[in-house]
Amino acid sequence: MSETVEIRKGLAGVTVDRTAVSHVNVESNSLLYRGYPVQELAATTSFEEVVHLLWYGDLPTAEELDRFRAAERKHRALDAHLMDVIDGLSRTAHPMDVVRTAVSVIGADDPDVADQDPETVLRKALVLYAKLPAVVAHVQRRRRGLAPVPPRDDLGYAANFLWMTFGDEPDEVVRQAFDVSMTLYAEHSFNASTFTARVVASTLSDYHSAIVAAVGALKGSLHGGANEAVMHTFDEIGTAANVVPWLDTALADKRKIMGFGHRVYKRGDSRVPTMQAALDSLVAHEDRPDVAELATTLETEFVERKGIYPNLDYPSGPAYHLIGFDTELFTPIFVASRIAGWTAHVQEQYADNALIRPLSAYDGVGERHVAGYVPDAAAVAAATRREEQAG
Ligand SMILES: CC(=O)SCCNC(=O)CCNC(=O)[C@H](O)C(C)(C)COP(=O)(O)OP(=O)(O)OC[C@H]1O[C@@H](n2cnc3c(N)ncnc32)[C@H](O)[C@@H]1OP(=O)(O)O
Ligand SMILES: O=C([O-])CC(=O)C(=O)O
Repeated sequence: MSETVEIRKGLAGVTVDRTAVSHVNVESNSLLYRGYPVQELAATTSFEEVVHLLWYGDLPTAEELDRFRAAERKHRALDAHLMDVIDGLSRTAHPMDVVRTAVSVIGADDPDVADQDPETVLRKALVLYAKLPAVVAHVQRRRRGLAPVPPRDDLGYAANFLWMTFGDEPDEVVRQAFDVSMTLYAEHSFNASTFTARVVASTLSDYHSAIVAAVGALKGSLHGGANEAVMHTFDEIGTAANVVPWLDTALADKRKIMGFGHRVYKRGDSRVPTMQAALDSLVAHEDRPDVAELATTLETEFVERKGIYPNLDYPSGPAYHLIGFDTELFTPIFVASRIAGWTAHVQEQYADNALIRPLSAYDGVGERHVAGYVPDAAAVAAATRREEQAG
């Protein structure tokens, strides 16, 4: 039994709603956050300013930025209950599972139930935005058997994130590259995780449930998990000299090469040149030309053979590696950034909501009956009516 309706697998090419948060323009290969080109934001503003822009619709004035920064600093530390839950999880749990659990715990500990109120959403979002760096840093240190490093109020968001992770104040090159990556990851219209958050919000479920679901969607290797997968690929290949034979085998085996391709951009991801420049600065700073050589060789070979270009995860993976994060921490960093975009979309969904519930075309077996079942007259009449309606 199969119905003849047009199916758009993966909702490819389907426009499901409007958004004022960001604009991915494939024609001009550009990405605007609330109207500002992301490259300009990466060059001139901090991640904190970008978060303010996405949540309040505009870049902050100096005074607004001071207030926003002070509010974030107030919530940086993890409370004892959350630390206990994290420390109760297996040390080998995937960091994305730990982050997903942490968001859930923060949500369960939050007494406010006026979920769709814009002020409530922003209050909850601020806490998550402020605490996620400490969660990521603690998970990274715990994996290495190291004690947590408390946050520092005198450091900005990016510097404090790296301080809590490594226990050192980062060099400016490293801080800047990390801050740029956070800005580039912050928002990207109706990607799979954002859409997931909007689906959950559309049922009038709460903010934290929407974010927990979004974390789950981001984890997959076709989406945010690709930055981790890129590094696993690099580890598998080893050196630039191995790229060609590795790629021959991978393509013969019909493997997807992680960090390449995009559902929307078909001529290259608008964010890649900016992240590539950040990666180049890290390569020079860490004196790791081998990483650049491997990345460039794989990119050149793959683009030449398939005409498929790198996405943001391709330069971000090796950049986070050079900063010193374990590979499994790359997607949790993406979460810490994308909380900005998810929040803006949940706000937008609540503000003009319609339950998201698409249709499906049934192609299973036709109607059949349980052996021994004797239908009563009403059931027979209902079945007859159904058949007549189906024609
Ligand atoms: C931040 C982000 O989330 S960016 C995306 C991160 N994800 C990745 O890097 C994972 C690798 N990339 C992919 O799997 C895909 O390019 C996606 C999922 C991102 C986009 O995919 P879609 O728009 O659905 O395109 P689809 O997967 O159908 O690919 C079209 C064709 O290109 C091929 N292709 C696309 N990407 C790749 C890739 N990375 N490696 C090999 N082949 C690829 C497909 O196999 C397919 O070939 P076919 O037509 O011969 O079957
Ligand atoms: O837009 C997408 O499909 C994936 C992506 O690049 C992102 O979420 O940053």
